Amino acid sequence: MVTQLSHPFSFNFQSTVNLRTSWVKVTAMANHKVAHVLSVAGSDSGGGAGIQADIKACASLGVYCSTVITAVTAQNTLGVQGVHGVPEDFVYEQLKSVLSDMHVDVVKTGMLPSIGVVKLLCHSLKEFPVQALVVDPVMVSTSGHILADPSILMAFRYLYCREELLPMADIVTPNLKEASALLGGMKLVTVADMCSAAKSIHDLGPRYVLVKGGDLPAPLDAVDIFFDGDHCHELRASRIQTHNTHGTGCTLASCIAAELAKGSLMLPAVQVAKRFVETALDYSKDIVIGSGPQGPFDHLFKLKRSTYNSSRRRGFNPNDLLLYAITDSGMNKKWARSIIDAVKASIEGGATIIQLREKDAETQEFVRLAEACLEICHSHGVALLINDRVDIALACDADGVHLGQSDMPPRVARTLLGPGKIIGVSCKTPEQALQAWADGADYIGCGGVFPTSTKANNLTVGLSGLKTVCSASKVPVVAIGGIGLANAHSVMEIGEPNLHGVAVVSALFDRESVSSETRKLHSVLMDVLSVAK
Ligand SMILES: Nc1ncnc2c1ncn2[C@@H]1O[C@H](COP(=O)(O)OP(=O)(O)OP(=O)(O)O)[C@@H](O)[C@H]1O
Ligand SMILES: Cc1ncc(CO)c(N)n1
Ligand SMILES: [Mg+2]
Repeated sequence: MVTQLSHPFSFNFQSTVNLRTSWVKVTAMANHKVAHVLSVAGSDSGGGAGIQADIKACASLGVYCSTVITAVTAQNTLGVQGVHGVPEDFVYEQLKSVLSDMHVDVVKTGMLPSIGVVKLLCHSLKEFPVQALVVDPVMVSTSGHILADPSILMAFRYLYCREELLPMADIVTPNLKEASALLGGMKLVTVADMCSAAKSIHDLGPRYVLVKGGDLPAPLDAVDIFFDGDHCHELRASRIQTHNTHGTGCTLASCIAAELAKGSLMLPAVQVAKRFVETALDYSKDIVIGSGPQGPFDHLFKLKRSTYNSSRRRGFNPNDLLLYAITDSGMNKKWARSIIDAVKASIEGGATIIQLREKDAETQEFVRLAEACLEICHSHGVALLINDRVDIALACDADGVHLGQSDMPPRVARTLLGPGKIIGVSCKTPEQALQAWADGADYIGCGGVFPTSTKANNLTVGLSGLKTVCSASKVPVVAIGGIGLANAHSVMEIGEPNLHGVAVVSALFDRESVSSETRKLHSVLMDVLSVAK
């Protein structure tokens, strides 16, 4: 209860403090910090959303998850049959137990069933500040069930959420109905409406806003709008055709929290989270749990990766070409980092697809490297392509290959790899682009656009050559060659809808900090995309 706020901690709590003293010694010796998210949310008896989703999502991303349970719901794939709020003073008891003892990096909130709980949470966060607060303003589930006391819908708008919780939040993640409720019933139908809603919600105080478009009409992509205070970014994922979408919102918010706890910046955290949801939905699109209209999905698909093979791989998404990172062992050696660390850092910075380009590696070493990189890429839902070597791609079950004009013909590679793998081909002319399409390529790389040190004596095509190839190509194009922070916008602004991104080597890997260079380039690309809209 609220009155307990001014009381000293309870007896139980005192004994925890004593226990803690001896633990400090133990942990000081071990000194191994664990990224930690505290989920303050409701329990879903069906196991697909709420606390259960949060634990699975965090665990999947390698982050520890503690829990404060605010309500117990009786729900299944048919809907919500009942909600039983945990007494407020016991919610507070749980908050104190966790926050006073454990080092929590990020708090993620889901179902907050009463104003009293919101107040206690805000009070606890002031007493025990954390690095970031992710607020999923759970009010109405995708299935349309109300998950908050009707009074809290008002409160969210006018009282604590507005005046306290939202201003404390680093990000708030409403779905369409919740965004509408936060704004007093504003109608949200189009992506443009989502953008203006995100801006209005930003005025309520959170640092970032993500309006989720899971409920947009079915033929549309799953588009979310991310507002950073200046720009609206459109985050797109292909819409997976499935009924198993129960708990997508809880999962998304938990993944954002988990990535923030690992030290990520906000936009890359949201992108990793979105990709995780998309990959999990794709993996689980045909599973059957329960008889109702909306089933849960499998968060732990990574544990079963061997069965998540090419036939179940999600289709090639041209948006993945946005920030295409190509490794170079020479450069990474120069900066004293392993290829694996380089790949990790580029994904952390926002790389959307990775190509392993190892011109000098022995085959055995290349297979090992590819397997290790694949593990990292897949744990972030990022595809990994192998340059030139179809045999390596087959050996490690990579997502595909990138072929030059003098490598294995794409048609042969397609026969060997099957329909589920990605094939990219380097092209300089419209004729080569059309041939690549006819041979079964998924995308082409066009360049060198500008001169580059990674390919001496490479004929450059310039922006005009790029334009010509883009307009002739029947498959998506990624530009390559001498592209970096200074010129990426001029490449992306050539006005060709078929151009989906830039492929870079030196701009990321011949730099001291791969993650921060990737982040900077990513933000340039996002800016271009938001202006282009
Ligand atoms: N069929 C789908 N395919 C791909 N992505 C999807 C699909 N459905 C939802 N998403 C994505 O899942 C994330 C969660 O969005 P959604 O709008 O479903 O949240 P929500 O309504 O809060 O979910 P919940 O049912 O957990 O409350 C968003 O990034 C959204 O774009
Ligand atoms: C407990 C709980 N929290 C959140 C949601 C939103 O999906 C749900 N259905 N159940
Ligand atoms: Mg939700």
